[in-house]
Amino acid sequence: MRRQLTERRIVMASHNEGKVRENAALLAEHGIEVVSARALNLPVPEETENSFIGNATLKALAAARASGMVALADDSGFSVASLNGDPGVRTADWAEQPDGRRDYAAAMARVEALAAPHPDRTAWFTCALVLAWPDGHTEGFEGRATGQWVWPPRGEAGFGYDPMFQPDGHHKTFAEMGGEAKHAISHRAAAFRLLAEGCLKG
Ligand SMILES: O=P(O)(O)OP(=O)(O)OP(=O)(O)OC[C@H]1O[C@@H](n2cnc3c(O)ncnc32)[C@H](O)[C@@H]1O
Ligand SMILES: [Mg+2]
Repeated sequence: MRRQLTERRIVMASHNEGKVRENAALLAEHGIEVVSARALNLPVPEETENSFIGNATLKALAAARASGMVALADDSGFSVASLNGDPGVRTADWAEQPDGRRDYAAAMARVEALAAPHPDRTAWFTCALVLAWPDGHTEGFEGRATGQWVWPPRGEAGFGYDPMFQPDGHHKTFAEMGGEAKHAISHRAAAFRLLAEGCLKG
């Protein structure tokens, strides 16, 4: 039995504005409001696990313990089949510059340079969502969106690696589709659907 989420206000344990925006929209459909980790000045935990669920669990527990509220964390990433799933759990690290800022144009170019020699263009996004309660209980869910990596990057909407990902059955990249359309088929929406089935039934 999954623990049910009865709170109507939870912490979003993420410092990525794109992820906070997308998860807040999904939660709003269920009447749940979010407070961001940034608004509460919560620290950014080090992501030491090598799975999406592991890192999402660590981030959700840190936020729940620090805030005393239920927290939702999102650990996600972009994977390329010909690179054995890289960058995967290290997707954010590939964008990190020596000065600590993130450069997604450079990160996407690095993926393209490594993957270009391989004919297989299969790629996917993964999203792990973990709810954590202040008493240490957690519930985790994982979703995927599969497609192809494309080059050059296309589109302005979304965030991160969206301009180089074209989901199966579509001619637009996530960054060309924009919020609503990405929402209908994204890895985050897939994970959220499982979360809603598991923990938002009550
Ligand atoms: O850990 P938090 O604070 O939540 O924020 P983060 O940006 O560091 O998030 P992750 O550690 O989960 O790293 C996820 C990486 O994958 C990218 N990413 C995740 N979901 C994405 C999506 O829907 N579209 C494009 N890129 C995405 C994102 O930009 C990051 O570079
Ligand atoms: Mg992170």
